[in-house]
Amino acid sequence: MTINLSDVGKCALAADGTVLVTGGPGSGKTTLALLKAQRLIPALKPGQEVLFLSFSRAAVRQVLIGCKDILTAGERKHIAVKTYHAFCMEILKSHGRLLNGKCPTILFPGPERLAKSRFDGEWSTEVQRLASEDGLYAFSTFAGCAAALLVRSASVRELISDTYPVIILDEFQDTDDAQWALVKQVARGSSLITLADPDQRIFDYHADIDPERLNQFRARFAPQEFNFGSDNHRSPNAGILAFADAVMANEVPPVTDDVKQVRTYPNNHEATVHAAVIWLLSKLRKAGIDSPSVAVLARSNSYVGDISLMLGKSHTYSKQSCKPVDHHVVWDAELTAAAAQVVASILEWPLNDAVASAASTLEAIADFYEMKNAEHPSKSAQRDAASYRAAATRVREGKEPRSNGAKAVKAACVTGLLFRGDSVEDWLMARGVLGSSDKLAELFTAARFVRLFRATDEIGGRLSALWAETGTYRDARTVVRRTLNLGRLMAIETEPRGVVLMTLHKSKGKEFDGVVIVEGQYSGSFFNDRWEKPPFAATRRLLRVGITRARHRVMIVRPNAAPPLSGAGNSEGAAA
Ligand SMILES: Nc1ncnc2c1ncn2[C@@H]1O[C@H](COP(=O)(O)OP(=O)(O)OP(=O)(O)O)[C@@H](O)[C@H]1O
Repeated sequence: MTINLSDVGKCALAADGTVLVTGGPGSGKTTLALLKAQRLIPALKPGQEVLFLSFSRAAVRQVLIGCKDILTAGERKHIAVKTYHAFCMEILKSHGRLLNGKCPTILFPGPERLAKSRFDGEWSTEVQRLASEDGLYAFSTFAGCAAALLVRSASVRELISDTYPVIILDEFQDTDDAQWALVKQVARGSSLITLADPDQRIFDYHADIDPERLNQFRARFAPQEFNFGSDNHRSPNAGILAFADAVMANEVPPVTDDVKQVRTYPNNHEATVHAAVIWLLSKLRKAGIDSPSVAVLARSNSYVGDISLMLGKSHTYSKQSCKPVDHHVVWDAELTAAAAQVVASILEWPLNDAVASAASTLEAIADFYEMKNAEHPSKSAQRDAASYRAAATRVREGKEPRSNGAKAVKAACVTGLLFRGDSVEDWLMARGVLGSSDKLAELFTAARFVRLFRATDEIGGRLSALWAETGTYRDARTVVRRTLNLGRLMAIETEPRGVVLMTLHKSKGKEFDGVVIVEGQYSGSFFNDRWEKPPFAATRRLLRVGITRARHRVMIVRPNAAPPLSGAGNSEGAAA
């Protein structure tokens, strides 16, 4: 790969000490940081590494791809790319005992979400108590506790800085208060290479992500600063960045072949989304990219699930038939695991009477909504969790449940299911119960994504073994839980290719040949004045992040009734 550095880039590369590199999407900040790492690696002492800190595993993966392009295999041994969570977990596991004398243990996100939704009180206070009194660290406490440890132990701080004399901080604009406290500690002995784009700030709805973070960094460290401005190496010949900048500034976007906007009507929305993906793939192939990567991005997780259903069906668009498109979905693993527990509970139905069976499935459904509420707190998730929990109690008391979803579960249970020992067919039959009522559609969608764990064969094998042993699916829930935990770890290591669906938020830091951004007709709308005031600055930054993930082409599919993306007519026409 040929890297051409601008004059500013050359100065940034040559600069010693703490630096701040700013610039727009694709301006080459990450690449520059890796080039700086390459320059510094020969001076490292044995055992030392350059540390690259990022926020998500997806971002780490993208950086590792960049490492392969720029660094030799030998050089790559001297760079550690980690999430803040992984870095802090290492510090706490190795030295956490110094904080309170307790052997440190980790409260993983799944169990934490459930514990949180069941806890009657202020959870943020409780997790602090668990950390300080019990040595049990939830992910949200990692950075704060690791920072506290470094404040109190000069030896640990020196050890860290000795191991990592240079630390690269990615996406610094999204650093929260606890991570900032940690950065201030490690900076006492290590030099920092800090990368940021204030306009890619998309998590600032979190109260502890301060829009002033970059200025705080400047005030504290007086770094040498380099601004790559609107350099654009990701899509250098494309109007993508200009279009994205116009959307962000709420100005009329330039006309460019690289960004195509398509409007849909209710009767052709699904077919248009499907055709857009196929069209983009074919355009990219015609442009000489043999196996193009295409991201399909939407505003909400549930709408991502809907798009997956659309791409899984056949459609006819302009008299052309569109076959199902094979795709990956970056999905919420905890929700899928909770939905799989519901299906597994149905597999256990023949082992108990109808009352106990229906009640246990209704409880598993309540757990699913508790998990959902813990992930994205909402009144509807809380209401559903309470309603299914109450339905389980009513059924146990011999009463009829009140909601239609619970009634559908109870009715299916009373009718009964006849499993035959073919674990795949039996799984589908059990899952089919969730497809029997509109009220259970969300669960049904989440359960479909079990295959994303790449664990379906494993689950099938283990369920078959259970059947062979007992002629039943006794303990199906335990088997499924254990298998999914394993599958979840494995899935993290695999980089999706081809068509991949995810939320706009999850696309941050990633790069694809093409991007399709879809606005839903009834959900996943871009501009909604119920939770954001015109001119929708946060949504505009988010759309800019999504649009600029593309190297070559972008398609934006929106309902006909939606207001223009930007420019005159946007602010007054907020979508419902
Ligand atoms: N100086 C350069 N010469 C050629 N290609 C480059 C250069 N800098 C970056 N690139 C390429 O441009 C793309 C984007 O670069 P990079 O990821 O470093 O940008 P970024 O500023 O970190 O982007 P973002 O903020 O959007 O994540 C990558 O594919 C990278 O390989």
